[in-house]
Amino acid sequence: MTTIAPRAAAPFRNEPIRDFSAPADRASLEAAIARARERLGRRYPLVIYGERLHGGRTIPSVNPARPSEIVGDVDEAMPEQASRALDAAAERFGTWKFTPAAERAEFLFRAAERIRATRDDWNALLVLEVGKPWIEADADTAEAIDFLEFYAREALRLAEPPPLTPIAGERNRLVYLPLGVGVVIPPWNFAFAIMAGMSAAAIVTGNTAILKPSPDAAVIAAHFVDLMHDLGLPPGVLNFVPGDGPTVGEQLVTDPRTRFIAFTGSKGVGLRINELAAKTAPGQRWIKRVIAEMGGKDAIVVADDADLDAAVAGVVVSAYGFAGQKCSACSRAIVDARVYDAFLAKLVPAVESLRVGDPASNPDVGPVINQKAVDKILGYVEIGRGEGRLLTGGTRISGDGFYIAPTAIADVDPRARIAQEEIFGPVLAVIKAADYDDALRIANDTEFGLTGAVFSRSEERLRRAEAEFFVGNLYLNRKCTGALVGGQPFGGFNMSGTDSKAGGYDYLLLFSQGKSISRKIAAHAADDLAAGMD
Ligand SMILES: NC(=O)c1ccc[n+]([C@@H]2O[C@H](COP(=O)([O-])OP(=O)(O)OC[C@H]3O[C@@H](n4cnc5c(N)ncnc54)[C@H](O)[C@@H]3O)[C@@H](O)[C@H]2O)c1
Ligand SMILES: N[C@@H](CCC=O)C(=O)O
Repeated sequence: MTTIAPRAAAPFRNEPIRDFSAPADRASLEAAIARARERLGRRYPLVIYGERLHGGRTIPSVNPARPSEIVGDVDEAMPEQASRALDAAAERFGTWKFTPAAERAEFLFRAAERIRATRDDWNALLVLEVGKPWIEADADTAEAIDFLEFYAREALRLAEPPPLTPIAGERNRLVYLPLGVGVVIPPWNFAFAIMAGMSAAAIVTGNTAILKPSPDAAVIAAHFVDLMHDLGLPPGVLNFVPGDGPTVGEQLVTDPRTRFIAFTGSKGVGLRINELAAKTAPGQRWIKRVIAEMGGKDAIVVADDADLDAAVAGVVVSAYGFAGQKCSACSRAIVDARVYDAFLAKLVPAVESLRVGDPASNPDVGPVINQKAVDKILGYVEIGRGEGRLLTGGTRISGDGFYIAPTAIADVDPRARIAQEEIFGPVLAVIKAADYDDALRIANDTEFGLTGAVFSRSEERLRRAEAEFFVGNLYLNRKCTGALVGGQPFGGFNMSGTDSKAGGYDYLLLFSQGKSISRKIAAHAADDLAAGMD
């Protein structure tokens, strides 16, 4: 195993996000996109115990802006390979669990450094593989760096036993141990940050992991796994096992060697994984732990005393940023009846001014991820036409890519399907509320509880939102997307998941188990201890 000298870490700071107004920043990303295009179509094998292996077939990952462009062909694991990956991870766990936390953290620090130095290349990959406009791509890369830097420091903190209540005649310590072999199942939408963040949290705490990427974002995951191995990560610590969810994913989830599952994705899949993981397989020696971050039906409440320009700007960026494909996206604007018409009058031109196009040329809104998403979103638009008044959008934009016009539907009943079900596309339901009480009631009337925002000039109303708006991430007088690691730990209530607070100070505990160690001490040592000489 590579020996790595640990470092003393400076306090955590968020990585700044670029705005690409500087010509030099624009030129360097354009050059990186051109470089990435030259490497399209490569094959990406599985990685098991550091060994690159071909699977049973390959799954193409395509550019959603130009579906004929294959970003990469990713090998799919065969069942025996997924099983071999579990063996590999279990074998490596035997030594990795004893590797000092400082050494494990060092891999994350070094990965962050390398990503920072090659940031344009990662951004370019996000533009091409998942269709992110530039600022969204850069925010995704910045968040990946933040997760690595933050969890590295958190692992160092967790390695220091916390203070305990003194007990006479005994010396007590609480130490945190890893759990074992984890399966990491990320979504495609934060293709870099969430994939790297969950993987990093799993391994820095001393677990070994199997990363099963989303088929829509597997190339960027393959590059991350390669980077970790280039840095000398021991074989078997992070294994790369791509494949479909219902086959490879379920095999990994149900296997008795799996100790925990770190999942981020839709409500339906999260519940399925939770159910499968709860069933004890023959030979299984533990209760599997499930960390599940799921969907949202996030609302922005616009009170009658709101700054309407700020509210419209907040709603538009939250609803249509990355084509609404964020779990945090605003999919309901709940507007007080007294300002409803004025709000709509400002909303419609703002939505219609959004430039939709190929992310390679940096529009405001890019494509949705695939044909299945197009069909699902347009299906909801059809339902919405019957449930409200189409204000703008509602169509597929002709052309090669998976483009849908930013869509707003007004006069939607709070219980309508488009006001209750996650659409995960550029579709906003606008709901009229009788007053502020009614608006908060409507906002909470969903099975989800992820993000929410309130625009109001009233201190009392903002305080009421703090107390009554039941979401994991609440924002006041700002957009409801873009949580920052460290400052805004992220995760939701109810059907939005287990509120695991990614990027927060409790997160690594989810990947660990506490062990209390008590030693009886001799009388003279106890006296020294009481005198503070331990
Ligand atoms: N709460 C959060 O922090 C958060 C963050 C990002 C995305 N999301 C949610 O993720 C969803 C979008 O991502 P998606 O389309 O990739 O979600 P998804 O649920 O379709 O897939 C997520 C992952 O699960 C895998 N999978 C699918 N079926 C599986 C099965 N039966 N067993 C095991 N694994 C399986 C997929 O291959 C993928 O890797 C949205 O619902 C969004 O709200 C939530
Ligand atoms: N953490 C991101 C959302 C992740 C889900 O897609 C945000 O805060 O906007």
